[in-house]
Amino acid sequence: MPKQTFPWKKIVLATKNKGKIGEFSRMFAVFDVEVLTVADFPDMPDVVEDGETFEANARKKAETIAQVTGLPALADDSGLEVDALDGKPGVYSARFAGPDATDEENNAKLVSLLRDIPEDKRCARFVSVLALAVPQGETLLVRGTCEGRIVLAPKGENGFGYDPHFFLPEKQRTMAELSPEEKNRISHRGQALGKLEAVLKERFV
Ligand SMILES: O=c1nc[nH]c2c1ncn2[C@H]1C[C@H](O)[C@@H](COP(=O)(O)OP(=O)(O)OP(=O)(O)O)O1
Ligand SMILES: [Mg+2]
Repeated sequence: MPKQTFPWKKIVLATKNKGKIGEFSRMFAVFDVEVLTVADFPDMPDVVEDGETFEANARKKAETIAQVTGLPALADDSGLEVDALDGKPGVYSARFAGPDATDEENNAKLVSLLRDIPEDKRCARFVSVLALAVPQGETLLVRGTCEGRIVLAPKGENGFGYDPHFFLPEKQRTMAELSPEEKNRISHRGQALGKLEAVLKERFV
């Protein structure tokens, strides 16, 4: 199948998260664009995620990497919002259990806080904000969400992060039980990329 045209020849993924890189690589395979990551460049600066919103952090990550590489850069700032926890962990999702927390530690903290809350009160959503920064021009921001609820017992081996605890009522499976294609079709990140694609089409075709 011929690949869809893309406004640039190359794009850099401004993320160090292997799960995100895998998902984006699959999503970008339909486009005629070479996908690089920060690992392809020596001495990339570490970007401090000190924003109070997904938008601020995504913008900072994308603009820093676009500046340093001279290439269009796509960043994702994402996380989990749990209603019963007043939207936590939110922008702090990666650091929920501490500054260098692993996915396992974050998941253990999530489960411990929700243990006494009945399952029908554990509504949550994944949020992904994508920022596309181009060396000259304004940064594009889009947001995608995916609704579900948190289950205490982890299930599934796919995905990353909070996926084994994120249950999708329509699928009757956790996000970690979906194939990579299925996850991309419904996920917050997939939704956000769809919006970005629509904005790019409007601008460049
Ligand atoms: O699809 C997902 N499935 C499960 N968990 C997810 C997902 N998407 C984000 N998450 C969680 C993982 C991490 O705890 C936080 C993202 O934090 P976030 O700062 O955006 O990413 P990160 O530090 O891992 O990589 P980077 O900043 O280099 O892109 O939300
Ligand atoms: Mg991060």
